[in-house]
Amino acid sequence: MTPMTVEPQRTLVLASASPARLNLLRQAGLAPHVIVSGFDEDTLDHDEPAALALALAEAKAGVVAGLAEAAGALVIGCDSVLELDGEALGKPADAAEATARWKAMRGRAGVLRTGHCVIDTATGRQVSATASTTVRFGEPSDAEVAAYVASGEPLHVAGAFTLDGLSSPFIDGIDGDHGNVIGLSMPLLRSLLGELDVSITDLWA
Ligand SMILES: Nc1nc2c(ncn2[C@H]2C[C@H](O)[C@@H](COP(=O)(O)OP(=O)(O)OP(=O)(O)O)O2)c(=O)[nH]1
Repeated sequence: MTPMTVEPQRTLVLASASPARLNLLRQAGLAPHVIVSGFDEDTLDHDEPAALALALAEAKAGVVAGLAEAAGALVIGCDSVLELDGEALGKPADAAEATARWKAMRGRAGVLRTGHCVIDTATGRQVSATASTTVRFGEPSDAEVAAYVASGEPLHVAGAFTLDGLSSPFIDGIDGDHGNVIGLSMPLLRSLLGELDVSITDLWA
């Protein structure tokens, strides 16, 4: 019996260049259009990492929601930072910083904060929240850190690590939603869509 094809009841736009976020949405049965916001993240600052992630998510979603090509769509913006010692750590600037980050975080725990913002351009309503996941780092040796940094991966990801990539052997465990670490929390997205009176199952493609 061929599976029944369903049409999503609303157009979904992901305001992010992140392949990880797009993959999370697709794996959950959604088929967002991608419109990268291009927002300059250096223009915003907040003392609290969670507040910074939220403000950046709202800024990215806001830029895209204002575009004609997003008219009528539900727009999702996200931003992830690793909180360690009260600091918000995004993507490392270079290999030296990625190495220093790993030597500081190995054997310790940090909190991956991802801000989420959903804007319904049909009504102008906006909802946002930050999800947090504790990440317990293993103790990679200096040689393992050097090899990981040399792979280039840490330079492209917030916190200089991936849960589902090359550094997965160096993550001892997490407390909280794993998708949130990768870049988007699906249970939080479901809750935010619910606040906009949208059921996530209505968005299945
Ligand atoms: N696959 C994977 N990616 C991760 C992980 N942790 C962080 N990332 C990626 C997801 C995002 O692409 C990036 C977080 O940086 P941002 O929140 O600034 O997003 P990005 O600059 O990639 O795109 P955007 O600003 O949303 O257009 O790091 C992980 O554990 N696994």
